[in-house]
Amino acid sequence: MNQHILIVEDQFVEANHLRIMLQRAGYTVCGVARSVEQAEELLEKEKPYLVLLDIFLAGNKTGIDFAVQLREQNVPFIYLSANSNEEVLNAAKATHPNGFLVKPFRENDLLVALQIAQYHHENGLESQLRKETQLQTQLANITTEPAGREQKLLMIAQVLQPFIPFDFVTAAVTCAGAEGKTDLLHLRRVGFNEYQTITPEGFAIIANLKPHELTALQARHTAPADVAFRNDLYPRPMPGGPTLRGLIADVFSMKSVLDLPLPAVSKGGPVLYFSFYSRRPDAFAAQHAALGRRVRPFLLLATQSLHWPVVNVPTEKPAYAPPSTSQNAVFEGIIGNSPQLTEVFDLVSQVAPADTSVLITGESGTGKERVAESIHALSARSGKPLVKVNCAALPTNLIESELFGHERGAFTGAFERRTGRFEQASNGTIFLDEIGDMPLETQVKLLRVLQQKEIERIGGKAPVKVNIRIIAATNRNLEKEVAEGRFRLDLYYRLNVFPIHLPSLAERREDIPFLVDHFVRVYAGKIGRKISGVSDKTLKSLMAYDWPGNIRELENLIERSVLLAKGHVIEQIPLPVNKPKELPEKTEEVRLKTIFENERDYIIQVLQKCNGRIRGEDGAAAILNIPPTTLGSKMKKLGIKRNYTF
Ligand SMILES: Nc1ncnc2c1ncn2[C@@H]1O[C@H](COP(=O)(O)OP(=O)(O)OP(=O)(O)O)[C@@H](O)[C@H]1O
Repeated sequence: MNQHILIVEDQFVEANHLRIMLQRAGYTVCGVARSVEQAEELLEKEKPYLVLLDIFLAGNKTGIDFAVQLREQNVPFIYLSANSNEEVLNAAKATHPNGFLVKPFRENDLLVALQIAQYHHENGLESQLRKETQLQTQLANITTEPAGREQKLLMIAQVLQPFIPFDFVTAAVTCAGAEGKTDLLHLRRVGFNEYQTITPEGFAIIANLKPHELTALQARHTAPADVAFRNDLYPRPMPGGPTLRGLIADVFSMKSVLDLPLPAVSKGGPVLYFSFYSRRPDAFAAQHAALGRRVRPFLLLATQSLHWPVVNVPTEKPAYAPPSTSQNAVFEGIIGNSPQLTEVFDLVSQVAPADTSVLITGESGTGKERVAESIHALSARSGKPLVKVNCAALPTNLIESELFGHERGAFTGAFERRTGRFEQASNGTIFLDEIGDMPLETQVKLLRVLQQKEIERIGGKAPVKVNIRIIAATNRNLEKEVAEGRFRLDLYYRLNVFPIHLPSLAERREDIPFLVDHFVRVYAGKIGRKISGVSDKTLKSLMAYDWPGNIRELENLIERSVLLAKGHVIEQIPLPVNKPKELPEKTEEVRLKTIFENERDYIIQVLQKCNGRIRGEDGAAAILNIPPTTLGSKMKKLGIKRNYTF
């Protein structure tokens, strides 16, 4: 295996020390770069297997700038850094490093970080390649589907979703032959695998545009020149009026965008492109752009049979069979459509068909078991058993016989031969809940199952081959357990091939109203009562509560309240005393700001920055790039007073 490592570190002593440690452990150091420029040269020349990357370097560019290139080229890297401020750390995190070592670190920390990075990179790469091949096939298959334009776009969106995390997509075609005219269609993600199609006319109604404003907006719109992403979208007034992009950001609260233009089929012919938007500010990174570039030929194939009015080809009559809803059905009982939860759905649908081990983390009651069930249900093993084991509930002296089984007479009291849970799960999935509570001795045996795919019954003469997929879950911090010697490092990184973290309920409060509705319906239905929901006041208090027990706690409270309810509406749910959180004034999901409010807020913000100055070089009008008189009339229209106190 190529073990060439590139060190990017501007401190000579530290770089030298690193080189010695690496060589001692059998690695080859293929170069030491002090700046990003040197690192770029060495990357090109030496093709390192892995890069150890300091953040602050000689020269203008930082390690974070270089990381973007590494990600694009799929070269794993580990940051080496002294304690940095939060902003730097967040920027570093957004490049998805394969490890992070805080200086000073011990030799052993370095070697372990290298092993983990290597292991994950190889496994990640392999499964990524497998998934990408699958994506390419799915895109190519869409070409021959007997479906209309909208339906094909929907299919394309569905197959791309696990790879490009978007909440809104615009598909457009511009045609030079039609005087630069653009035709477009938007899809808005409203749930897992659920999309709302928005026509330009529909968009105009939502954005409160008059027909001539919509025409002007589309005429101004140009196709992006290249694949690119931006993570800082915010509505800003433009001199020539709002842009399509600005309006989408404004009306639908989108914070980042990835543009993916497809190559023109013929010179001067129509250009089709996609703009993917996300509600998250840091949704897109170099690897999404790189993936976009790689799948462009397949996307082109998939979109070739789309007919757009602008290219003067009559639209096909849709003869469309809806796509399979099996994924939707699997996620049916998992309520919520917050970005955090839809991201979990995406991860589940990505990993389910592969046979990789999955580690689900999250606080108690966040739905880890539900997610494990979904993975199994969406996998090729769905017809086979899903065996659940709660490792915390098994007595230490029985855990091995429970998991691996025993032969008759293996120990006192073993009157019968017993088939262990692993064998029961043969050809299916085993769900090891609370894996963090597994005793160290059992962990060794589990490692053997993972490595050799075989178990040994207690008292057995020979190992037994098993074909199982392992899904593990824990509410513990496994990294901490490893550091404190309670969890084996080798087992940790074998299990942590595909981690899925479930957000706590407090992190996704916007899902609370949907969950409340769902549980009221379920429990009222069970006892045959007609209860329509909870009062506004009660819902407000539920949204402000901290939910230490997450969804399980919410479910139990609703069940009890349904039983105790006097009328058709639950007026009161007694919440355990914990300090209620200040509810944000309004969450994005509950109410979207209007363009009017956004423009007003933005102007006030700029005025505050300029201490109320309108004219002059540092005045608000210059920053907003509009004449002071226009700003004056805008302020009047938006009700912003000149003597606004800043
Ligand atoms: N998104 C959801 N929508 C509806 N019900 C949910 C959702 N997530 C979890 N639940 C319900 O909440 C309860 C707790 O879920 P689950 O047992 O999967 O949590 P867990 O994280 O495995 O908990 P623990 O760590 O305590 O084992 C279950 O009744 C489950 O059906």
